[in-house]
Amino acid sequence: MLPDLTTEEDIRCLVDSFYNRVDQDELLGPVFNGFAHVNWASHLPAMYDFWSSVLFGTSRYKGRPFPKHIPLPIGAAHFQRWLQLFNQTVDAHFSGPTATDAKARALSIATLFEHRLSHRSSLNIL
Ligand code: HEM
Repeated sequence: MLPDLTTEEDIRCLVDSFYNRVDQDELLGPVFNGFAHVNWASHLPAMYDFWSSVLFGTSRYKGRPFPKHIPLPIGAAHFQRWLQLFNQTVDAHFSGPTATDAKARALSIATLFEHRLSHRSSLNIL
């Protein structure tokens, strides 16, 4: 029986384990490391704040995540992989209402991002 996500330490565990998978993934790794040259030392703490705000309502995250994704070379396959890795990470460590909530929130945000990004090319002619 796995524990639910309840503490900030749990959030750090989730985020660290997830981006460890992303970093090594052959589809997503090159986007983060090659295209975006992500500074993991600052990206990971931003993601602790983001997930703490989403799941625990701490309001620590003050940014606007969507614009950072506009220049990225990503589409449906990337979002599918992102969600697969996220769900696998949650299920490997946690189980319970907040773990279920984390997967539901990830799905709805990913769906929204993917939908908004799909309009990038049609806006180019305007
Ligand atoms: C294929 C899917 C995705 C890719 C490749 C991707 C990639 C990235 C990259 C490269 C950054 C910029 C890091 C930086 O330079 O600071 C970023 C930031 C971020 N992403 Fe994603 N992302 C994806 C999906 C998502 C989803 C589904 C969520 C939310 C559930 C999300 C939440 C964020 C947040 C909160 C930031 C931080 C923005 C900030 O620094 O304020 N991303 N992402």
